[in-house]
Amino acid sequence: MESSENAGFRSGLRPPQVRAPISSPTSAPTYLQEITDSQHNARSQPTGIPQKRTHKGSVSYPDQKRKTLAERAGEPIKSGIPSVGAGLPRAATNVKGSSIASLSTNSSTATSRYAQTSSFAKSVGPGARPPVTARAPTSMGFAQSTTTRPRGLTRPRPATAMANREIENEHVQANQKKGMKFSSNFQYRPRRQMSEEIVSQKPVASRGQRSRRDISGLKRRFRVLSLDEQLDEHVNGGQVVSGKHKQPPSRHSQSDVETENITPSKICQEEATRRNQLETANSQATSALVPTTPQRSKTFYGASGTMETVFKNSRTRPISPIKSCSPAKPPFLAKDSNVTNFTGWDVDGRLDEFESQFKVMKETFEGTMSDRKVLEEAIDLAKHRASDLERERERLVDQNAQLQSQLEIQRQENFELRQEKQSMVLKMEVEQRQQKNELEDRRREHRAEVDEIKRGFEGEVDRLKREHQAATEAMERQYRAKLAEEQAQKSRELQDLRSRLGAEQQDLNLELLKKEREVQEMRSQVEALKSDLDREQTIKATLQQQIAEMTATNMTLEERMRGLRAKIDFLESDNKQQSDSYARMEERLQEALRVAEEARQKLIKEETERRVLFNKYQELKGNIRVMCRVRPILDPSEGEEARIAFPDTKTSSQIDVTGPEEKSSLGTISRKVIPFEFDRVFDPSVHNEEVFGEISQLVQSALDGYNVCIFCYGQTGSGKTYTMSSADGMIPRATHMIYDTITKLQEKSWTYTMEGSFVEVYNEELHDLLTPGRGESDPRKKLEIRHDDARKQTTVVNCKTVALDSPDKVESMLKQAQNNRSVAATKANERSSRSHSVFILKLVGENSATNERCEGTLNLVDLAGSERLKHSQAEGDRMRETQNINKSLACLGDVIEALGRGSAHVPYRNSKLTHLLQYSLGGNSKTLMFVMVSPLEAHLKETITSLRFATKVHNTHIGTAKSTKKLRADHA
Ligand SMILES: Nc1ncnc2c1ncn2[C@@H]1O[C@H](COP(=O)(O)OP(=O)(O)OP(=O)(O)O)[C@@H](O)[C@H]1O
Repeated sequence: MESSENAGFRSGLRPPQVRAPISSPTSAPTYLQEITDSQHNARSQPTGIPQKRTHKGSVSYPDQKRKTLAERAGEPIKSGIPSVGAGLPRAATNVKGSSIASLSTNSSTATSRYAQTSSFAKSVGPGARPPVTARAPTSMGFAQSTTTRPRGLTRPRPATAMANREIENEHVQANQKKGMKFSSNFQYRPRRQMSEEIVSQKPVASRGQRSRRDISGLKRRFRVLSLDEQLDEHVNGGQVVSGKHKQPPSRHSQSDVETENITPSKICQEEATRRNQLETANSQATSALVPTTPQRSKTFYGASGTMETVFKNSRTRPISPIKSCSPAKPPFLAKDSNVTNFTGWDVDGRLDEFESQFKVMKETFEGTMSDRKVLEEAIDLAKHRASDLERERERLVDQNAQLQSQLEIQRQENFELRQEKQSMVLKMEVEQRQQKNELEDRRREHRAEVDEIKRGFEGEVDRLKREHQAATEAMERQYRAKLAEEQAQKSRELQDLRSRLGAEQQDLNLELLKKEREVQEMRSQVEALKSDLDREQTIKATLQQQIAEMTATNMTLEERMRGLRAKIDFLESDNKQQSDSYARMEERLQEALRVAEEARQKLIKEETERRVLFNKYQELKGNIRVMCRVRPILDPSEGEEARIAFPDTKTSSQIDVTGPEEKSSLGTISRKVIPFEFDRVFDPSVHNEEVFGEISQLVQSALDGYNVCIFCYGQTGSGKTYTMSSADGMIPRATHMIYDTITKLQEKSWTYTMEGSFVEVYNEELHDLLTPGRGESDPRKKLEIRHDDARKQTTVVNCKTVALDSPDKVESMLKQAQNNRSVAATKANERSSRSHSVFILKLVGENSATNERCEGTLNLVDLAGSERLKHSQAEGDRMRETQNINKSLACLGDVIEALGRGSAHVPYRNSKLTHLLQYSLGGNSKTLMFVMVSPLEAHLKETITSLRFATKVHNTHIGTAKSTKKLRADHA
């Protein structure tokens, strides 16, 4: 059918309607839309896929597996690099309008291509050329493309062939820079592009103008296009491209992959594209044939000769379009065509048309020739490139061979090394086995040696054991014998000891019995003495009564004597009667005087016996006695009262002090009651008078020739000074008592002299309180202690002694001493005495009737405060005072303890106080200690300390005191 339609054209040119019928204005929107869609489809490929060639002259390859150099080296050059023969058809294909992208697109893009083709076919039919990506900028197409395509995705088609070539060169160079390899660098400008260039140089006719020309120029256009088709043959090197043989011969020379990708639809598409381009050019050319353009007709006639030749040639071979690609054929102008508005045959117009066509053809031919030259140059370049690549391949083959040989050598070496390694491993295994065997042998040997040594040692151990056992047994026997011997000896000794101990025990028992008897005797003696004392006291009372009676009798006698004298006077007047009466009265008087003398003598004797008995009683009671006195609370502001009780109201010898709070292990707080027992306890209500009543016997002992020491011990402010030196204290009372006693004793022929001195021990130095500062101003007047061992008396050299012959003198002396006494303020007691004051009263009595003489000393000592150093918070001089006070008190305790132990050495000299009181403490002395107690809770600890010290003194037994009463030497 198609062949018959084309048979009328000798040139083989396809009728214009086959290419691309001029679209009617009504179909334009659809057409433009299809172009846009197809372009979108073509551009919808992934960006990763390299863009196929878009410019003519550059070659692209289908996507295929990239091959190594080695692989390529083994391939024929034509498979990777297009040969000259292969490149040309390919170029020809491109010339015909089919882009390499459409030809070489792999199967992955087949769908889009199919869609592109099919969509296009819907609008223009199969064989119609799809719109070119960079189409000439017609007003319509440009406007459409700018609205549907993104800018920059395509570059505008160059206006000239030269420009096109430059762009291609740039493109190739850019690809080479990116490492992309192109099989050829030849630059080829296809004829189609040139025709487009021509078209682009001409003013584009509007769609309306073309529609007017369609009918009048259909035949002429057909012929022009036939000529154009013939030109393709020149360009393609003589290869005929016709509708019947649409498959280009170059396809057979392409690689298998490319061949497979080229489908009839693609060919149709390419052909349609080519035709579309040519149709545009021809339409432009045809427009010149319109009779209204006389200028073009003139030009056409000028070239008619040449044109004719070409025209003839163009008719030699008719070209028929591919049947499947043919669009709907428009009706040809025939004699029976019923065409309205058809203009008649215009020869001039035709000549002009031919002329212009000829010009175009000429230009096209020239362009084609130049393209051919370029292609030939490209072929040459490709050949050179191929030869270069061949050489490169050969070099690579050689290199490959070298590498192969090196690889072989390496393999060989590797194999040898492996062999060597295996041999080494085998060798090592053998050595290891040998070493293991050797080690086993050594172990066996070592075990055998160890066993042998063990056996040897065991034998040796057995031997040593036996020897040791034998030696042990021998030693055991020896020691047993010795032990038996020693046991026998010890038993004998034990027996002796037992017998001796039995004897000693017997002796001791006897002695104990004897002592018990003695104690019994002593007790009975005490009882007897007590009874004697009672008896004596009774006798004394009786005697006193007798004396009173005798005094009364004496009075009576005196009365009678006065009566008798009166009688004598009366008798003198009556001589004889009076003389007799006087003589009787004188006898009675003498008798009365005799009885009175006898009574007096008896009284004196009884008094002497009483003293002896009293002193014996005192000695039995002990020479050191302790009495406790608790002072009252002076003011409620002094503080809380301590819990002090006096449970024994009968004997008044006990005091119970509730101690401070103690926390037990269970956390309970309790307070212990600490009981103390002394010779006498004075509660706060007791006055000095009652206290003195207890000590008056000791004062009497001093009068009897004993050394008596009464001292007050206790903390500061506990009442020592009050007890000892206050106005009604012990010192004044003692002196008053002594005076009274001395006066009374005068009746008994006793005359006493009394001397007093008052000294102070301050910081271990003696000071005379009656002459203060004398020793300090004159060292020669310093007080010194002298002891008279024979008299058992102590004298303080350079100390003022005051003869106390009247009670007033004692009082003045005490005042003076009190003023001179060192009193220093401390935080504990502002009036605290920081020294020990000692009032020394020497009593010397002589009995003119009995020629007896006694010398006694009464020491009344007011000790310094015994508060603790920490509590007093003393500093500097006060601290030194306190240290010396504590030292002297400690020495006093040591002396008493030594006396209690009966120690041969009593440390009197350790302090000035004890040194001064040497003969008043122990030995031939009687000692009374007052422990003074503060009633305040705040002073509780000091109270307990003082009471414990006093208890210690109380438990001390000092030997029997002896009176110094002796007969005077002149009467002895
Ligand atoms: N039994 C008492 N009855 C009334 N007042 C007392 C009694 N005992 C002490 N005082 C008063 O307590 C105060 C302190 O007594 P005192 O000065 O005798 O204490 P002290 O122990 O001698 O002190 P220091 O060691 O400082 O000499 C004095 O004011 C005294 O009058």
